[in-house]
Amino acid sequence: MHTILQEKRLIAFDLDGTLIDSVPDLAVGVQRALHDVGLAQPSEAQVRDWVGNGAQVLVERALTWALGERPEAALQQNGHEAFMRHYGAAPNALTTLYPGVSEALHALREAGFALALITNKPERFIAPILDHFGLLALFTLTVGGDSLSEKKPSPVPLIHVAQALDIAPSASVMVGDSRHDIAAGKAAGFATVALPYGYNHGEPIAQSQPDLLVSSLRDLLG
Ligand SMILES: O=C(O)COP(=O)(O)O
Ligand SMILES: [Mg+2]
Repeated sequence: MHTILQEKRLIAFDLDGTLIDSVPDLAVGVQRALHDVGLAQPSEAQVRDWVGNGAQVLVERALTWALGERPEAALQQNGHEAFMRHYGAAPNALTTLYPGVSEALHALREAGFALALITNKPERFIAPILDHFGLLALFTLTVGGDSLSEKKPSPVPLIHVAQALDIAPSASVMVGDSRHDIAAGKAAGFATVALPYGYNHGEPIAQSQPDLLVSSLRDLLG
């Protein structure tokens, strides 16, 4: 095992951009939602830079791009409902696991770590996606962006998970692809591990100064 895991008991993983490359399906959901409300549709590359703060903010960023100004509440609500319907209908059509993810999760679970999933994605999508990839049973606890009063970069979901599993933050690690994961991890008192291949609003994740930057989850196995 990598030395950062010494004395650790809990490893919390981000989902989008860390375990799964979900932007192709998220982009289709956003494009169909904007089509439904009669607006121009963004490219997949644009959607990639908007992912990270949950579904409401994703839809708001897309509507703001298409309108040239922030959407009114009714349009935001219609756009969000359309996105949830379209994305929910096919969350696994184009989504893939990143290399080494399944191998690393199984090995870490086997080694006795408690594994948790802490995503800003709405809760209802978590189980269908993890189940599709055969990973659901590996996680002791999963938390979505709408599960609690606050989402990442707030430390609230991380502290919630550590408390629920009765594991100290100092014995916990947050693994993610975006500045929101690293900020939440630092604020919660977790060690932080970053992956460079995901979605970080077009910025290098090294700027967030994680404790460790690895190129694949396999690197955690040492
Ligand atoms: O849904 C998002 O905006 C990002 O989800 P994540 O927290 O799993 O990266
Ligand atoms: Mg992410």
